[in-house]
Amino acid sequence: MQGQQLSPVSRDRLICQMPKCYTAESCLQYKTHFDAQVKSACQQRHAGNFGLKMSKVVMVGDLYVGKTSLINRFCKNAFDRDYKATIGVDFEIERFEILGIPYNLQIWDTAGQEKFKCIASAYYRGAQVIITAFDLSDIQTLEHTKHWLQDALKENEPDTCSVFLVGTKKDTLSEAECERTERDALKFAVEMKAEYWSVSAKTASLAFEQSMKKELEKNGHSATQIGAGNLIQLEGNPSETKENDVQHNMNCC
Ligand SMILES: Nc1nc2c(ncn2[C@@H]2O[C@H](COP(=O)(O)OP(=O)(O)OP(=O)(O)O)[C@@H](O)[C@H]2O)c(=O)[nH]1
Ligand SMILES: [Mg+2]
Repeated sequence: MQGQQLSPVSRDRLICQMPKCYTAESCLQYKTHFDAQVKSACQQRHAGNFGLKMSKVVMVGDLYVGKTSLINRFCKNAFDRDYKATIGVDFEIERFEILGIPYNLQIWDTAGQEKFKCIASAYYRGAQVIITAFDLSDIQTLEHTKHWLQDALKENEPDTCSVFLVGTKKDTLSEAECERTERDALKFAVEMKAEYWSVSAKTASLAFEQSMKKELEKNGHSATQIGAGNLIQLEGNPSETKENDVQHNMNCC
């Protein structure tokens, strides 16, 4: 349908290979390529018309750890140093293209404040990806991630969610401090069966982006089996907010 034509996805939302993981110690998969069957299924569907596919990502974690900031960096390439608590939930949709197949990622940003937990938890259901975020400079927030994960998993069928553990605000720590916390976090990640990433929304959001791409791929992978494609697209506005980092390099780590 002509009227439904969308702008092409931006280059960084085109995925043809499995993105790398942050560390081999806590990685959900080690493949570097999509398997041949998946590729061929996607190629065959290239020409065909099929419904829009979408996967759901839910971001959970304590208040103030930087969930909204990561999403804003990822979706809008923007960072705001002022704290505006999320009230209940919020969401963004990002368009991708994985192996030539369009794919939307629905990213749910939930409130960390206790008083909003009831509202937010109503949105956990149907998540293909759960991202549990903690502040690398506040060890308590790491300890709380297990509870957040439990709550989110409770609302979903067993073994249907890919889990990520993401340490935030990496820019606020020295390298030595960061390494120390990462060692603890990796233990948590293994117990949680999560893939681990350390990132900063302020200075380098790219690790997060890589992590999201990875989820996409995972989703794309299962989606191809049921007849989907996947990709996220940033509507390409490298926008600024209070703080507009020039750092567009993606190697935050
Ligand atoms: N230095 C630094 N500050 C950050 C980073 N990420 C977030 N912040 C700051 O941390 C504060 C909280 O960030 P939010 O993203 O609003 O936190 P949240 O987890 O969404 O909080 P709730 O919505 O209440 O659950 C804000 O003042 C952000 O500017 C980061 O990577 N580095
Ligand atoms: Mg928030």
